[in-house]
Amino acid sequence: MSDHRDTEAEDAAADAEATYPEVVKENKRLEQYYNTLTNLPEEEQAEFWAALRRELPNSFRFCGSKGHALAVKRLLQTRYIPEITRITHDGVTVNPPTAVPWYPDSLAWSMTTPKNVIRKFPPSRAFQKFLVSETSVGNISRQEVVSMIPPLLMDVKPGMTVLDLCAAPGSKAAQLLEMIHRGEEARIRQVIQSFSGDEVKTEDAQEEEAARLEADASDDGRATGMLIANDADYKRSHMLIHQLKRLSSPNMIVTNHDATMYPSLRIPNPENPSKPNYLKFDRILADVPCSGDGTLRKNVNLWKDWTPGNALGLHLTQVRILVRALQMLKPGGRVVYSTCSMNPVENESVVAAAIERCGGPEKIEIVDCSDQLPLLKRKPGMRKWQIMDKSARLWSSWEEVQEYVKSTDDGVIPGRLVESMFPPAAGSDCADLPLERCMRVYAHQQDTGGFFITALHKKAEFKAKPEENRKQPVQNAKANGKANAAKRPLEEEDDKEEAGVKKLRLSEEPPKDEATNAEVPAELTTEVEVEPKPEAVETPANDEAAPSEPTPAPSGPEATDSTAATPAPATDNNTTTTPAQQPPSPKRKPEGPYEEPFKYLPADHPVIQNVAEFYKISPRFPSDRYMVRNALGEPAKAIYYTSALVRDILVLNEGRGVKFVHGGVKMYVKQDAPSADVCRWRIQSEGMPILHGYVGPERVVVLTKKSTLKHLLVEMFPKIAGDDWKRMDEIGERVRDLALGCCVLRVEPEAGDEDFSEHMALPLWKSFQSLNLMLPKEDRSAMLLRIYNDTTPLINMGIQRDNKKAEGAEDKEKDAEMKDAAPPADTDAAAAAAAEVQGDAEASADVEVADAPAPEVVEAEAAGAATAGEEPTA
Ligand SMILES: C[S@@+](CC[C@H](N)C(=O)[O-])C[C@H]1O[C@@H](n2cnc3c(N)ncnc32)[C@H](O)[C@@H]1O
Repeated sequence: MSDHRDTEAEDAAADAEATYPEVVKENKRLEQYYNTLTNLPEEEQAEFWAALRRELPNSFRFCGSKGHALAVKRLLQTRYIPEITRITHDGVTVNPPTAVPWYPDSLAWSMTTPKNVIRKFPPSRAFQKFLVSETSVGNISRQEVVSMIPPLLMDVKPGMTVLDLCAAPGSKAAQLLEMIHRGEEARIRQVIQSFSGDEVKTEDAQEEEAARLEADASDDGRATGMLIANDADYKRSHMLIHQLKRLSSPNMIVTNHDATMYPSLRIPNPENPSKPNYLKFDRILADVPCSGDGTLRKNVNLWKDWTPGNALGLHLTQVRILVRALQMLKPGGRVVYSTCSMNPVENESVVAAAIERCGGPEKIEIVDCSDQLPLLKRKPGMRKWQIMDKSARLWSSWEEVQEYVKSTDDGVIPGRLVESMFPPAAGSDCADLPLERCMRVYAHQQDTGGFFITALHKKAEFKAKPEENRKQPVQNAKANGKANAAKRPLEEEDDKEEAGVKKLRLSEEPPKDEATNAEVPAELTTEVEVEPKPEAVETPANDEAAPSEPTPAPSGPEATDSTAATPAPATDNNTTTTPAQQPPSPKRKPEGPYEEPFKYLPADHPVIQNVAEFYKISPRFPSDRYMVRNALGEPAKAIYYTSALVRDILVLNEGRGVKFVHGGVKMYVKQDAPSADVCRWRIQSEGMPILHGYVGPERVVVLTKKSTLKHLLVEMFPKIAGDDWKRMDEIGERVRDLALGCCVLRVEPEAGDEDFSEHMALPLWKSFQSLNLMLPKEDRSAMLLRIYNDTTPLINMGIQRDNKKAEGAEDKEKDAEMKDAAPPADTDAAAAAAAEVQGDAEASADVEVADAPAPEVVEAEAAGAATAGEEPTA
């Protein structure tokens, strides 16, 4: 799109914005609540409210492997910032983006430049283009600054197993996945050099610990850790896939479960293969659904929608999620609990209640993180707080509530209050919990949103106590004897829920946590253990609206009140801000389509052998981790690759009702070939980083010159027939002599140009007539901008010759891009057009085998992509 059109579109959007009435940023109860309740000194309160009323700065993070992220960041610093700082607007110099001081390696940035300034000046428009382009290819993640904190406190190391329980849309999960892969490229390089007899270069190893082979050595340097990213909402779990797929990780699984009942997962037991072990995690993130009042700066509707009931309705679910997280953790492991709320009822009280249920400070310790991220300004957690009920009355203790109930006639506990919302009682196990170790980040401290983060260390296994809240209805004298008179609405729902759980159990024996064989509270029973089919597992929904007052019948213990049932829009796919996300109702039927099973191929499968032979893949590359997604278990369109642990989990838990929705990196895609000698399986670009080091020299083309790469990027089908190969510069002879089919284009830049210094491996297809770098169009354009600062349109000879066909191809491309599950859209769609006009038989065949996913997958992926696409702009 041209500069002009960009600007026009943005102007139109700005005009549209201008017609909406401004939300009045005032809410008396909210202000009363936080002025009375938080530990903010009085002299900071004015600053705090002023910050909440200001627009939130835009922020973003460079992502992917560290080397790559640093390379992209360098462009911001050397190409864009110097230009932006030259701009003056109304006589004042424009502020360029600045690095977030506490984020490691300065990979996170924030900027306050107003939109109208960005639109007005070419240097900032160019920067905007760069941001959009790099975001589209996954090198930049727009993420709220405070949302980046929780993963940094998890202390994730390569080799660890990590669970993100409430992960969608996935910005934190992406950070966690990067941590699991940290140093991997350098480690693999060392291993490959060592077995090829080359001298092992040590500069990576000196650079950081994770790059040393010892950091994760057991699989020839490949990452052995794993991330499971989960979300209870089916559609949002697909947003997760969209976000995480860009990292091309074979070490990641996406699941779709209610975190309060997350199933125990089987893993192999080498000592006794017939008796499986159960997976316990090294690290778990519980970034739970919350009222989101820390996001007032972004979700301005919260100013009018905030009520104290929003938070009260979420407290029990938050406790249950945290208890389940602590159960699934290894002793010695760490759970990070976080919310984008400032309300103690969702924060300190949840932490204290969960610790209490998990055996107290003997078993669970609050980690002192005061020496972590020293440049991050924060306030300590609170040890004392009051609770505001739905009618805005403030309560200091549970005793006070009980007294009130006893002394009034109606016997009804003031709206939604339960004991665990209050600070731990004096004399209880948890009375002296060092809750000040929790972290509170307020908006005015560093011009951010508000956030709460706590790291918990599991000292030893425990048997979780049942939920006290449901067992102790407070009754006044009159109500005594009438069993349900003083029941909170929530309890009634709990009972219903419990009944539902019981129905699913095979026997009346107390439920056990399979991993520890310990009894677990009813609400933590892993229903899937008794469910024969994935479809039968009740899938949570997050959109169930609770009936409005005065009928106090929320849809479940998690339900928020009627106002919270209209959550402020979840407009940021990169933040945790999903205010009042409604947790699932167990009554709901499963959402979403049937998921194709994951079937692993035997290492001696003819297709695997054919691929290994054609690409001369080293026997050091594992051949027992290839998988397809269809019930027959035969390669049809695509072959995926996973790590060994992901394979073991997908295989051992098949048929147990675990809702796996994604796993594996697409490694090969089926392709019609011009002759029997040519392998029908081309390497997919996302599998390239994993595989290329093991491909034999017969199928590798090495490129060192910047100009040659530009030629391949700009021209989509450069001709090589006849004497045309000579136009391909340094690689001309090599490609002339190369046998037809797919190969690895290994880019090893010659020294001396910082913009062209990154090593890459890309799939290149050689046909009779032409070459084709098999990359999606947006990747080509992003590379052209990044390496050459060039925005020239791509050249497609076929399309130039036949505009009509090209238009059709463009439409197909757009469709394919939306689907995301399809192979490089550009390659196949444009190849179709080109092939038709060029008579390029094998390229046209390429289209015939276009990997159209099953319709339901397409829809779901498209939904994910579309939803994610609506989300934040810089
Ligand atoms: C605050 S958002 C998470 C943001 C995410 N961690 C990120 O950084 O992008 C909370 C998420 O929890 C999900 N959720 C709500 N109730 C849940 C439950 N009981 N179990 C699992 N996920 C739940 C919501 O669908 C929502 O996506």
